[in-house]
Amino acid sequence: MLELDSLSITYRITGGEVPAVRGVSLSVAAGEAVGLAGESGSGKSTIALSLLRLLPRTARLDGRILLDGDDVLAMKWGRLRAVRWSTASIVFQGAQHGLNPVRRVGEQIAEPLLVHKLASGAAAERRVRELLEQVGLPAWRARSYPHELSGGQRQRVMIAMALACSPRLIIADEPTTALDLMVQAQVLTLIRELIASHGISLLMISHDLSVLAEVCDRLAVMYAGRLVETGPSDSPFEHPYSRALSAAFPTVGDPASRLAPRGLAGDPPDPQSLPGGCAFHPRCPAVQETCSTTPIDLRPAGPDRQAACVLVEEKC
Ligand SMILES: Nc1ncnc2c1ncn2[C@@H]1O[C@H](COP(=O)(O)OP(=O)(O)OP(=O)(O)O)[C@@H](O)[C@H]1O
Repeated sequence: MLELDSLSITYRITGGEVPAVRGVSLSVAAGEAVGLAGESGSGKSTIALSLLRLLPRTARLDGRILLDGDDVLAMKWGRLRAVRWSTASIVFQGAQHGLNPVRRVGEQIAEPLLVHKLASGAAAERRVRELLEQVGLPAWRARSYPHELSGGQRQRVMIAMALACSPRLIIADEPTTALDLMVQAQVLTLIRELIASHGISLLMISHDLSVLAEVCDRLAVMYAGRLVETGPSDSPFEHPYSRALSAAFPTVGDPASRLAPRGLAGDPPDPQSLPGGCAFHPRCPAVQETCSTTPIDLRPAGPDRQAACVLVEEKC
């Protein structure tokens, strides 16, 4: 459904460049849910925005993005407009900011239907009511303004909007970050049920691996613009960064889970002055002599798992 092939994205800024994404290859099969994790600044949102060409003009992209076999970077404007919402749609970070405060939510959910000429008038109203019910809101909420809804309800509206044109892929960028833990768990359950019942593919982005593991079949972990690990969500991580990241969050909905006694020390590197070798080596609890000099690519690290770490090489 989605294939990223050696995708690199660099932002031009005054007096320099920011290499935000460096050679990422990743795929999402039809009906599959893939989670993309990493700390703030690792390049996750840059990837999300690139998938439907929503990046600013200062971004330079290399590599390929194939959406259902179509090369997104080569698409003409008309084709791109047709693909947005109908083949793939995005649920953005922070529901509060995604909705127009002066329009009723029903009108906003109907907008993609009208733009894509899929329904209008009474048929569009019927579809809006159906979508609201699918995301667990009563149909009369179509007449509400965003400020009359809670954060969780607004995020449900965003999900209804993303579903409106029956897309085959949903890209969800931190869909639950602004919500409290209980509402977060409800919205995650809703996403999981909707994608399973509609056979939709999902690329879900979060800094919180426990959130992704709730919903996704496969997880990919980014550090400083590169993928450091990919693998099934039900088998343990091999890369020291993925392990540290997963230990940094308690499990959603499991009050018995505890944070690791030692979090991940240090800060992610500035993309403009990345450390040599493996970019994670200055923070790595298992750092080896060669890590500061030898760059390392993804390599087999178990059944259907790849990790970019010398320790994995020693294990294999
Ligand atoms: N428009 C831009 N111009 C210049 N640099 C940018 C721009 N947008 C993002 N960046 C830089 O690109 C890098 C990746 O940012 P990005 O927002 O993709 O990371 P992220 O993993 O999504 O972080 P977060 O979880 O905080 O949203 C960061 O160093 C960021 O400062």
